[in-house]
Amino acid sequence: MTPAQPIPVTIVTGFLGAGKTTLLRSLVQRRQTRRLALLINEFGEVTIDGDLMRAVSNSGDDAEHVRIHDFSYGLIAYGDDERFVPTMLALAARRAQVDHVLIETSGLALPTAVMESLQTPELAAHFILDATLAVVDTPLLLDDRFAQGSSTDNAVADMFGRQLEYADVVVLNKIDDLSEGQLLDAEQRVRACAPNVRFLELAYKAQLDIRLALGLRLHQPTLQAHQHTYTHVRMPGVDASVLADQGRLNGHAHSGLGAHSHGLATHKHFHEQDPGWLSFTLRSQSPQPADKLKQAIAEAAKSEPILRTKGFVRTLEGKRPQLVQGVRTRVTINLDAADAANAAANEAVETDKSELVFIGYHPSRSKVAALLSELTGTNWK
Ligand SMILES: Nc1nc2c(ncn2[C@@H]2O[C@H](COP(=O)(O)OP(=O)(O)OP(=O)(O)O)[C@@H](O)[C@H]2O)c(=O)[nH]1
Repeated sequence: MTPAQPIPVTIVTGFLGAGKTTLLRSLVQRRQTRRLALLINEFGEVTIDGDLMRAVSNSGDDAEHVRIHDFSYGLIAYGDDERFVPTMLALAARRAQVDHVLIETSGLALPTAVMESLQTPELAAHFILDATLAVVDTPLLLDDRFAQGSSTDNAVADMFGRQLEYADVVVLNKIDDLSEGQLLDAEQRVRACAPNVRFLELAYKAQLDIRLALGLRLHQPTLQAHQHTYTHVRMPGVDASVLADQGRLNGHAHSGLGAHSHGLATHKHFHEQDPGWLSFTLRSQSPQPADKLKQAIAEAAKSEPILRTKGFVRTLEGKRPQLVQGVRTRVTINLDAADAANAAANEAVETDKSELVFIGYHPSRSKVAALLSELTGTNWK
């Protein structure tokens, strides 16, 4: 009997709030006939990303064709997680129903633990790394928010740099309002910290052509560096115009490297070395004034080293729970169709409770709780 072809695995990495989950949701929607399995890892005790993903994939035949596995609080990467290998082996046992596995690492994880795990004989018999994609919040990159500076800046810059260091593909995301000049500037900055990147791709509103994301086969043993397909960076949209200066923004690095081989001595858990990264959850039993809460979260991110906020809240205005997304001081509170489906399915929000997860570098839980309580006039703890 011919052995089954290994299942390709794409790892999606990127700093907190870069847009990994949004990008995956868009890939799920554009997957056509591909049968996907998704492993979602988040840094917080409330699973939000997995629920959001379920909301887009639970319609029609999608539920059968898209399988989602959540790995919530405490898992920085999959390397040491006792559920990771069994989950992968269970997928391998269902080989006939899985065309591609997508793994989203948490915003504070390095992709190396997964890469190493895929190289162990147990998993290498069934899986092959297709590519590692690093998603970048481009406006923050251009605003020097991943540069060295304070201790928080340094921790962020280190994490950002290490995630890019192992990327085959860097996806410049959140570029909706950026000019071509800014994109070229962003490219130069990426190249400075990701010398091995093979492709640089543009995602408008976290939408990436699925052919630029899956099936890249960058780690096939026989593949040489110069055999890969040369892909022009296209501006997605109605006319899909091609960027003028293709020569500079094509992501084609003549590094001379063959398929990357990642040693087994690379870092697994970034914050084993840096325990300053913390997350905590705050809850309120009172309906929330949405505008004041939005302002309060932004204030908290200014006065405390909070880099990410997410959760669901009951607002005074809306009957249904609203999704809160904060990346530093940029905060949105809203409910779209997919989120509504999620909200209905989410046990945590069936009560009147509001629940927010905060992630930061040495943040003070009590100060954030006090600030939210003061600015919203409700009790948060
Ligand atoms: N304007 C704009 N916003 C985006 C884009 N992509 C993502 N966002 C927003 O950025 C926020 C974070 O997106 P996520 O997809 O949750 O980011 P993530 O990388 O999964 O975040 P973590 O799970 O914290 O690591 C959300 O509010 C998204 O709606 C984009 O291309 N443009």
